Amino acid sequence: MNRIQSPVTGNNKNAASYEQKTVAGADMEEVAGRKELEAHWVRVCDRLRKEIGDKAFKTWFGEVELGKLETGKLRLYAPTRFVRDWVARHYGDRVLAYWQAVNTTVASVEVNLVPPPAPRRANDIIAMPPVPTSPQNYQSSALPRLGPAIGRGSEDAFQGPEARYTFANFVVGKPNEFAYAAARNIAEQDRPLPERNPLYIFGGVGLGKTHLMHAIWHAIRERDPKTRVLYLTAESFVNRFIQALRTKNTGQFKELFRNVDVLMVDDVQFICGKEASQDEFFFTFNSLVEQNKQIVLSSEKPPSELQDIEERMRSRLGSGLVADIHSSTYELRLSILQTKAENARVPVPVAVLEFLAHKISTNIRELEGALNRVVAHGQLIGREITVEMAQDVLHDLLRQADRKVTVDEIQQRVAAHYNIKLAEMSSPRRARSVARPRQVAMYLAKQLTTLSLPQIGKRFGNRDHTTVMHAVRKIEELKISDLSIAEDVELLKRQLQG
Ligand SMILES: Nc1ncnc2c1ncn2[C@@H]1O[C@H](COP(=O)(O)OP(=O)(O)OP(=O)(O)O)[C@@H](O)[C@H]1O
Repeated sequence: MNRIQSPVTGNNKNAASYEQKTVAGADMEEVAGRKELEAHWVRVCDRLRKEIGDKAFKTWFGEVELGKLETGKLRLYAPTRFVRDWVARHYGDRVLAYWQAVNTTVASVEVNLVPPPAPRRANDIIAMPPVPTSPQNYQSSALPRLGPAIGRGSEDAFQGPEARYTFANFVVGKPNEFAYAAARNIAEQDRPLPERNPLYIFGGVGLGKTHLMHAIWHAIRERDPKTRVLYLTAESFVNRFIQALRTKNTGQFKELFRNVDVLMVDDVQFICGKEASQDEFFFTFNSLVEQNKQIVLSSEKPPSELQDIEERMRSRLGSGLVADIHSSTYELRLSILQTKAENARVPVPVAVLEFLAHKISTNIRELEGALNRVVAHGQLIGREITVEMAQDVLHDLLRQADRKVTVDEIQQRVAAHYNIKLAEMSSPRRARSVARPRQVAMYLAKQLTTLSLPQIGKRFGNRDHTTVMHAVRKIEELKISDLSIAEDVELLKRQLQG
């Protein structure tokens, strides 16, 4: 674990549960000591908040948790490496000084990363043979099984895929028709076609990638229940690989993954930047393709936009059929809502569905959640479902949906951050001191608004879309090579979205 001498603070109410357990089991004296420490923490936080302002405090300390004080060393826990490093670098001395002002026994402050949560396992492996206790075991488990707790105890338990994620329940419209057709084609063919292997589905958050993956799973198994289909998230792949390394079981790991008929990996972008796992994935991939086994992948980005990935891997990922799901249209959203309301057998007035389809355009998951909330209110409280009622029930969500970041806000915020004139955002000057902030602003405009590159270019002194594209690429590169740019971008993003 990486350690830093000095900084931080955070959110007292959430004081790390892993340590609270220790406190719960301790004697009264210890409990009193803990209470006192928490009170000190509150004072440190108050002072910090006053000193650096509410916004910065929330950004950097909002999720930092109080740990223990042992032999003069006070531990704090940061949620991410980035926050940990930022806090250490920018606030380290201050945090230590404030602590020492309220508690003279504190000699140093150490910030650690919150331990990662236990790997998710229960839901992400579907129809896969149990992790074998021996190679023979695996050979003998010819058929993948659905059902709870098979394999080595509950750790390897798996459940079936989401039953409702079928092709029949997938509403097809312009934004997803190609991905849908590609998915159906893969599910229906007897043998993988090299030009369609792998099938790589990509699209933004909550637009139906996982739904399509599960639908493929159902369709394949319906057609031939003997087919060994293995579905898992890339995160689970990485976790399993790390565990195999730890327990020196990589042989079993390889065998397991290379003996399936269809391998489906969700959210492959998770594998980016994880070199060893990437290598292993690459070898698994090659081995399956050589055996003419089908691979299906999903990701938030196309292969060309994945960061921190080896070129050989990138070209492998994009070597088959790449199908994207575009942002939803109003018509598709309305159609999805109508289907879901019908399936739920709840009469929802068309005006309400139209209202939701208009207002909630971010992703289908949110749209679905909104409809569920409205319907639940109608059913549980007996309120008539109307547009006013939906507005009332969903006021938090709607406020968020209305909160769109504008290019003006981005330009103002970035100019203030770099201490340059707002007019420089549109000026033709190319000096680094103004060009770089301008590029950061263009990058943020691309990230935080739905404007196209030409539209963004127009707002920055009528620049060409290729200039915006160059700016976006440049900042993406710098975010990797230059920590201070990465920090600036992260801070600005948080402030703008705050
Ligand atoms: N075209 C569609 N028809 C019906 N339901 C849909 C459609 N698209 C998405 N959904 C529903 O929206 C929800 C989110 O979809 P899903 O989990 O597949 O998104 P995702 O793209 O995998 O998101 P993430 O990037 O977060 O993994 C699911 O409940 C899914 O059933």
